[in-house]
Amino acid sequence: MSHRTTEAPAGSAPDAARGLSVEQLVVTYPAGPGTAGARSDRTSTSPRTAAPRATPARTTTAVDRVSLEVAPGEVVALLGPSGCGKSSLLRAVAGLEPVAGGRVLWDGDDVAGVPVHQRGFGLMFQDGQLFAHRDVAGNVEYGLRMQRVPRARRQQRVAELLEVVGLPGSGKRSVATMSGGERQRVALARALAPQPALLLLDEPLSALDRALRERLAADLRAALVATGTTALFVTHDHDEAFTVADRVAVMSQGRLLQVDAPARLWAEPADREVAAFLGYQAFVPGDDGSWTAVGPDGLVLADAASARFTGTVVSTAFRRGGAEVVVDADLGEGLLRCTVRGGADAAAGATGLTPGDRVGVDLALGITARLRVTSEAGR
Ligand SMILES: Nc1ncnc2c1ncn2[C@@H]1O[C@H](COP(=O)(O)OP(=O)(O)OP(=O)(O)O)[C@@H](O)[C@H]1O
Repeated sequence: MSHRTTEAPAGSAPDAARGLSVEQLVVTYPAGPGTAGARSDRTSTSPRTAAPRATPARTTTAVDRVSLEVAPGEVVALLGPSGCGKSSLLRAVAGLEPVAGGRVLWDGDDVAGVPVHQRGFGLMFQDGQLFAHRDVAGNVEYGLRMQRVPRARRQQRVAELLEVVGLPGSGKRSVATMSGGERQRVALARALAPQPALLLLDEPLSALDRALRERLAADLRAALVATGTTALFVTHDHDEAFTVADRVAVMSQGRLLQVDAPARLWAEPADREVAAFLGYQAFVPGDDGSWTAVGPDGLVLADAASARFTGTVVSTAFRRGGAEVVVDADLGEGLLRCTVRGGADAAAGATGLTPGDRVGVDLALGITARLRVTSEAGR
């Protein structure tokens, strides 16, 4: 796991503290109806509670001692299942949620006392929250108007940003007539216009359909890189995180499990929880106590007589340009339902298999990962 250290060692480059540093951050909520499934603890005080409470209160710990750095110009994705605390962490960085413990630093300075609008951070949400009565240019230049940027400069900046987000020349369009994807492009241009020190994006693409999301994720990455924007991006979609971010921080139940570049995260998930969340479908135990994590395309049909494993066919389908066979097989930890790609010559529907058939299953090299953790703790 390549967590960056949050404290600059003595004598290190002056740049070491630049960008965002989140240190041991804790965010809690009073537990109440609707927090089922969250981690609840009985505590009588929190570090920022001035007066001790007379009776112990139940609290939900949404973010649990998370440390994370985002370097200038870097895009980091916070990735995790619903309710793991991603938005709470983002909102605490923005100043929209009180911090119950730990610190948020920008360029080395604690931002605790700095109000939301003075942090210099930009925000973009799932619903771009555009001004319906303004045209595209009116929306994009909004932050610049607030900063009293002269008109000519505003117009120039709006034109530049509409180019960056793939809507050149559309300044006069009414946002009311735009598609969801176009609206999010406008929202992105608006968020980028004032050149925020840090852009915080909370599931900005999740309201869009899958194909559009994939296209926009690539465009979002391009826009952030083109503008050199430092960004923290929340998503529950690993493909989206991998497309948009330089590094991906995987969260579960308020904790940070692993922070790594996408390729490294995929090749070396720190443990089974991370691997399972990334989409690895099975874990094959090795002789030395480690596991091989099997990716979504990590199993292939093979000759039952010579294959490493055997299984029973449950169903077959034609998906993603080839035959896909659902098989019940024991890969070393008991019977497991897994998806197996047809072999090289198993064209669509040509596997000739029917439910109940016995088949051989082998690992497909290159789409498996060796889990580094070799103890029970890695499970
Ligand atoms: N205002 C609130 N009051 C009480 N509990 C809250 C509040 N906001 C969030 N929580 C709880 O804190 C935990 C983390 O929520 P959070 O919204 O940060 O997760 P998330 O990973 O962003 O989820 P999602 O992807 O569904 O938005 C959840 O258990 C949630 O129920």
